[in-house]
Amino acid sequence: MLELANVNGFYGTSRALQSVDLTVGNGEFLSVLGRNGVGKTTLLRTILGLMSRCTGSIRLDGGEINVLPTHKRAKAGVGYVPQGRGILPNFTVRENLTLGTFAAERPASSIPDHIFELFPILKEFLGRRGGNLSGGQQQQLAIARALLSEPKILLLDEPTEGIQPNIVEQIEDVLIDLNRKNKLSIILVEQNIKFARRASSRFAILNRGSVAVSDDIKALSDDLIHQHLVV
Ligand SMILES: Nc1ncnc2c1ncn2[C@@H]1O[C@H](COP(=O)(O)OP(=O)(O)OP(=O)(O)O)[C@@H](O)[C@H]1O
Repeated sequence: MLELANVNGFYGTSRALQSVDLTVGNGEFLSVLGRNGVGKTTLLRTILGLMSRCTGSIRLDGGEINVLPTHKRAKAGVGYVPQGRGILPNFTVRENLTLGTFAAERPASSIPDHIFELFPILKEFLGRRGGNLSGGQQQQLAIARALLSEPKILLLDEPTEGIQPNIVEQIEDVLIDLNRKNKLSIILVEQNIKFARRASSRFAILNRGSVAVSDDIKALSDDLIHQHLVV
């Protein structure tokens, strides 16, 4: 379980995340929604310890991680798929995947087969440079790399943004399966409400760095969407 209590995140002296309380239970799928610039990416960066300063408590399975540097939060079980994917373009697919294993508490000596069962294209392209993959293939690589860190909770920042529709569906299905079959906890930052509704058990809407609404996904009404999400 991931628990945030009274969390504030700062860029220099500017507070971009304000008094956030959020809980993601084991096996839960939380979608974080909100207009541009409300602090969704900042929330994920704060959980990972990538902000210049962060106050409050962030506990993973009861242990305080807000005192840890980012690489130790990864080893504690926080996986991350950043906006823009963060693939190393000159590294091969195999090398990008191997980097993911280094973030695990007990690094695997080879890439396990279940990764290629989820994303068969990566097996085919193991020797290809990351920069030569399509956007959708890079996103699959970014998710696979994060899974190799053996996360207890996976944070994803707009994984379907700018990707061709047939691959979007594949990525959505993999994430839903990882959550429902493998019981992986997920926090998804998403503009795609249809996907958020299909995949999530809960949602949180951010507004100006604070949680405006947090509820069961069934309570995500058209009124709430108009109030907080439609530009
Ligand atoms: N590196 C930074 N330095 C200073 N301020 C920043 C930085 N990155 C983001 N901000 C500010 O923090 C606030 C929250 O930004 P954030 O990127 O978290 O929003 P977001 O909800 O993820 O937006 P989007 O949907 O556009 O990705 C914004 O006011 C933004 O201008």
